[in-house]
Amino acid sequence: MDKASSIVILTGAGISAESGIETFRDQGGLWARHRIEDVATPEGFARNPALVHSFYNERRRSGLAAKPNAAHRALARLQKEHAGRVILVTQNIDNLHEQAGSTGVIHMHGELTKVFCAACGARQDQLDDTSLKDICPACSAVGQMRPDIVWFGEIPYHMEMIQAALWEADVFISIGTSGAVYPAAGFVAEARSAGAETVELNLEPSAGSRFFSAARYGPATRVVPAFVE
Ligand SMILES: CC(C)NC(=O)[C@H](Cc1c[nH]c2ccccc12)NC(=O)[C@H](CCCC/N=C(/NCCC(=O)O)S[C@H]1O[C@H](COP(=O)(O)OP(=O)(O)OC[C@H]2O[C@@H](n3cnc4c(N)ncnc43)[C@H](O)[C@@H]2O)[C@@H](O)[C@H]1O)NC(=O)OCc1ccccc1
Repeated sequence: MDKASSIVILTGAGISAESGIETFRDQGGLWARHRIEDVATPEGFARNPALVHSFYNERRRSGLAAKPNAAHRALARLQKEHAGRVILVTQNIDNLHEQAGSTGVIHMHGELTKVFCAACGARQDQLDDTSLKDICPACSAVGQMRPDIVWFGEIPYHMEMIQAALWEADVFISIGTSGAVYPAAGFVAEARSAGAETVELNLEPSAGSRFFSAARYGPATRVVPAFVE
């Protein structure tokens, strides 16, 4: 890694699991108790916004109560040691990377601590619960404030910046993700076709494990510090 001029890291729910934040597809995970169609699609929000507000209010509360773990801290150290050469892309909507000291984190699926108005697009920080009574500070629309989260069928954020980083990458490292959701699941193939070394750090092989030239399996708090040190 020392020789690498550009390292791109993609993280998923698995890196925050040992901080007490549920994953989606593991045993008893979020999608075992909630229907994606109801809580993580624009159609679900249109149909029953109160249900979506309560789903993300619950996640915001547990997200804000969580603390970063050894894997988040190891990546923050790696960023400092390789100043300007590590690009950290996350599918996670928690802010544990930032709490661990990482900077310039690219939240491609949005953030729990932000909301925006579906009527005028105005964005604002949000630390406490949201509800249908919320009024947009910019256009005064009522009930249009929604979690700043990329739902299924919506275009992820910062795709140009991410694509450019993948094409420049010498090393692409994927941590704690099942490789079940696109376009994130396609990043390894893009990085590989651009000539990057590709490494998977995960509890078990993911859906895209065949694309990786190296892998270490085990809990993130063990395999990530061991790999970056
Ligand atoms: C189900 C899937 C097939 N569907 C999709 O992929 C869809 C449709 C689609 C698009 N292209 C396709 C191509 C083929 C098929 C389908 C599609 N994609 C979309 O709709 C996307 C939008 C998808 C975003 C949806 N929002 C999320 N999250 C925010 C919400 C929220 O958080 O509530 S997705 C959500 O699930 C995804 C996968 O979750 P993971 O993070 O991987 O978590 P998971 O539970 O699945 O796995 C955990 C992993 O960790 C491991 N683990 C567990 N514990 C530990 C541990 N302790 N240590 C280490 N590892 C651990 C486990 O072993 C496991 O492997 C993440 O992205 C996550 O953010 N939008 C889009 O495509 O727009 C167009 C477009 C695209 C590109 C350019 C222009 C336009």
